[in-house]
Amino acid sequence: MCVSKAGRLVVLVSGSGTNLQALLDASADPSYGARVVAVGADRDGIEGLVKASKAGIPTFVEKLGNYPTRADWDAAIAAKIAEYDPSLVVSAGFMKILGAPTLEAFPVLNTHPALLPSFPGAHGVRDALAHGVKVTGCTVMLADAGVDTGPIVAQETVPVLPDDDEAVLHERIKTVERRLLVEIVGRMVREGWTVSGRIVRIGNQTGGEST
Ligand SMILES: Nc1nc2c(c(=O)[nH]1)N[C@@H](CN(C=O)c1ccc(C(=O)N[C@@H](CCC(=O)O)C(=O)O)cc1)CN2
Ligand SMILES: NCC(=O)N[C@@H]1O[C@H](COP(=O)([O-])[O-])[C@@H](O)[C@H]1O
Repeated sequence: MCVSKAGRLVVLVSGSGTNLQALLDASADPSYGARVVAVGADRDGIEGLVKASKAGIPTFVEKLGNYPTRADWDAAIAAKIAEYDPSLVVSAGFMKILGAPTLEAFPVLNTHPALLPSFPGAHGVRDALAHGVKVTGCTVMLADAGVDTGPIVAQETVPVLPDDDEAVLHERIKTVERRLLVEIVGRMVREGWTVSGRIVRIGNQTGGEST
């Protein structure tokens, strides 16, 4: 199946890869308009890489510790992503902050398990639970140089229940998150998007365009 550059996704993972699997499942339908052309990680031995391999998707691992500086890793992962010529990079549980070489070369869509700007960072679910919120959720946003500070594309709320622990709450969030990410990625690839300041609009465009 020939997919235009517009439909080429590189997905970055660091864990179980259930968001990745949702994208793989969705892209099996040609009408989705996108396919995963590669899966990258910052560590070995994770289920996300197993999921990719089982689907016959090329994988790569770029470990920070293999490089003398963070800047060297930033350059290396950007170069590896570029080998697959994506139109969109999707960070789905990827636990490293991407540097300028990647951000300047590709649009990067990130999914976060909290309602940004609340509870950014590597532990959004834990931090929201500890704060005692009654409603949390998930956020799909375009990554910028900050930590979860980029323009928000979509959000959806998830209730916090009295006996929730981090794992239970995170699984409830992930159920919503997987559906939202699949919807947003498909719409952005098929319809394009614009970014004006902090406002992202999907549709009426032929590709990712900033104004
Ligand atoms: N340039 C950006 N890169 C990434 C973003 C982003 O907003 N801008 N989001 C992250 C995903 N993420 C939250 O959604 C997130 C992941 C990891 C961290 C973090 O503190 N990472 C540490 C290392 C942690 C570890 O190795 O376990 C680090 O990068 O030094 C914060 C937020 C994806 N990339
Ligand atoms: N701050 C980054 C972060 O917490 N990301 C979160 O990691 C999980 C990965 O699940 P998955 O590997 O099963 O898709 C997802 O819930 C994602 O939002």
